[in-house]
Order: sequence, then structure tokens, then C-alpha cells
Amino acid sequence: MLNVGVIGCGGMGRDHIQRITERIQGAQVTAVSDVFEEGAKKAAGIAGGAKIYTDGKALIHDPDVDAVLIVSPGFAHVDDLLEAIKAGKRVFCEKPLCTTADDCRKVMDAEVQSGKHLIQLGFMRRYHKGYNQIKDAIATGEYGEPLIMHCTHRNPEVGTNYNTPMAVHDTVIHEIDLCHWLVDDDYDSVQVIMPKVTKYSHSELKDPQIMLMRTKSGICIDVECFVNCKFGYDINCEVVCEDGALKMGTPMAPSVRKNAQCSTEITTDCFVLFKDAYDAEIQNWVDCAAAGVIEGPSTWDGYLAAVTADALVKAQESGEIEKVVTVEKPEFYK
Ligand SMILES: NC(=O)C1=CN([C@@H]2O[C@H](COP(=O)(O)OP(=O)(O)OC[C@H]3O[C@@H](n4cnc5c(N)ncnc54)[C@H](O)[C@@H]3O)[C@@H](O)[C@H]2O)C=CC1
Ligand SMILES: O=C1[C@H](O)[C@H](O)[C@@H](O)[C@H](O)[C@H]1O
Repeated sequence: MLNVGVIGCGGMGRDHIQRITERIQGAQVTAVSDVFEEGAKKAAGIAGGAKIYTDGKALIHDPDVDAVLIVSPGFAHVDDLLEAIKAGKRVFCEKPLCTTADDCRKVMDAEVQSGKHLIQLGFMRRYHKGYNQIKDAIATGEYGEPLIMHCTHRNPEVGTNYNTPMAVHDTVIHEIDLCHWLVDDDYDSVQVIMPKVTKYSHSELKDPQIMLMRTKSGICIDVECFVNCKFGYDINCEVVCEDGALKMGTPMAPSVRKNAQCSTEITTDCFVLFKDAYDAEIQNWVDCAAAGVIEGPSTWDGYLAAVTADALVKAQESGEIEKVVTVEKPEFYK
């Protein structure tokens, strides 16, 4: 049985604690930590009783914790990642790995130095059945070369703490990882276009945004990021190829006809829409623990996403096309 400690007991943290407690085979939550003790106490109850901490480092060094789930806000990941590597403990880190490429480099260097693959990253779309079907279909060559991708990432609404750069490193970070993974092609450059701002936004948030990414082979990707769309959690991705197009999107629900109406439910949050993908990624992480391997997205994937995100944040300000420049991939991650 893998004894798991969870750092960060907010919406995502509680969702992961519930899945480990109720659905995941081979693991249990034995400790939880949150800077707000009340949040940790609530999470401990979901786990059916777990040690309560308000300091992630103390949880990491608890001998009753075999592995750590980092589910605090992105800006807080780097310190606990470095501490877990120091302690030699396996980590599942929710996206983003870190909110800057520089911090990701620190984590990458520490993991390489440790000589052990310890970190799996929470890019759960790679565990979604539909996206895997698209990736496999493209790989057959039956649809020809991918040329263009169209994505929407729409949230019903976000809090007033959510700002313009968060649209990149907190939200579109999913498409940054998903799109290059689907077509197996790295990024060359990015650009951001700012449409008219919705009345539902605030002074620190330009919303919606159109983010453009070009891959090294010339595939052009547009991502509409609209985090106050009001009508639902609307996630779509279409890959347009030479001999066909493949689309995965919401609503992923039945179309209902009644009283001369036709309607289809759109979910309102990621916890419902991607429940199976979260279950699959956490189960894979637990299963790999026994073998001491990482099969899912790695620290390198987190670094690649962060470099692209940094370029997009720069492009938000400049309005120009910004290059995506990474370091050479270390042998350790090949
Ligand atoms: N994969 C996905 O689809 C999703 C991933 N996430 C990720 O999960 C993480 C948490 O997001 P949410 O739960 O939505 O945020 P949240 O704001 O609901 O919860 C964050 C929790 O972390 C606590 N916290 C803050 N600083 C901390 C620290 N230094 N140590 C321990 N706890 C700390 C806060 O008190 C709060 O309880 C983020 O990295 C976010 O990007 C969130 C939603 C969906
Ligand atoms: O990771 C997530 C969720 O998956 C949502 O898709 C985003 O819109 C949210 O902002 C982010 O935290």
C-alpha cells in the first residue's frame, strides 16, 4: 500500500484525496498539509483520518509518507518539489510544474542530480481516451500531415485573483502540453492577440485572449482562452490534416430531444469533464511506484511547457511573435 501525503487541500487537492480514498487501488492518504489548517482538517476528514500539517516540508519528511501529491497553487510548487527530491520521495505534481522556466530548470537539475526519476506531472489530458484516439489516428498517417489546430479553453468564470498571465501558465498550459504531444512536434514561436475585453473581466485580466503557437514543422495552432464565458466549461480541440479532421470536444453528453427542444448538457467544471482522466493518471502514478518508474509526463515536459508559457506571457505584453527556445534535452529524460 502506497502511503500518500497531499500538499494543498483546495478544490483539486480534495478531489484527488477523494479519488485515492474511494477509487484508486494500492494507495491511501496518510497525511495532508495546507497553509490554512482548517482546509487541512476538512481534507483529513475526506481521507477518513490523516495526519494534519500546515508545513509541506514536514509532511515530505514524515516517515509514514512514501510519496507526495503537490496540489498547492503553481507558484508554491518549486520549494516542495526540491524538498521532495532531497528526501528521495516520489511526487505527483499538479500542473504547472512551476510558473517559470527558470524554476523548472532548478527542479530538472535537482532531479537529474539525484539520478532518480521521481516526478510525474498532472497533464491529465494525456490520459483522456478521446485525445489518445486522436493521437493514435494521426500516427497511422491515414489522415495525412496535421496542418492546423483549433482549440477553445472556456471557463464559466474565474476569481478576481486570476490575472492575464494566469491564462497562460494556469489554464492554456493544458493546450501547450496537449497540442505538441498530439502531433509529436515541438514549438518554434508564439503570439497573442487580445480581442475586446468582456464586461465580466476586471482591471488585471484581459479576457478573452487568442494564443497562437507555431510548431517547428509549421503546424499553426490557435487557442481561444475565455475564462468568463458564463455558459459552461467548454473544452475543444480540432486537428485539421491533409486528408481529414479529428475533433475532441464538449459537450461529451447525450443530446436530448423533448417538448420540441433539443439540448445537450455542457459541464461546468474540469472535475466532472476529466474525472476518468484524473483517475487514470493517479492510478498510473501509484502503479508505477512499485516499479520505481515514471510513465506519465515528466519534469522535462513541465519545463517544455513552462518555456512556451514564458514566451506567451512575453507575447501578451509585446504583441509580437516570440521565439520558443529551450535547452538541449538531458540524456536523463530521453
Ligand atoms: N489538472 C487540472 O485540470 C487542474 C489542476 N489544478 C492545479 O491544482 C493546483 C491547486 O489548484 P486548486 O485546487 O484549484 O487551487 P485552490 O486555490 O482551490 O487550492 C489551493 C490550496 O493550496 C493551499 N496553499 C496555498 N499555498 C500553499 C502552500 N505553500 N503549501 C500548501 N498549501 C498551500 C491553499 O490554502 C488552498 O487550500 C494548482 O497547481 C492548479 O493548477 C487545479 C484545477 C484543475
Ligand atoms: O487546470 C485547470 C483546469 O483544468 C481548468 O481547465 C482551467 O480552466 C483552470 O483555470 C485550471 O486551473
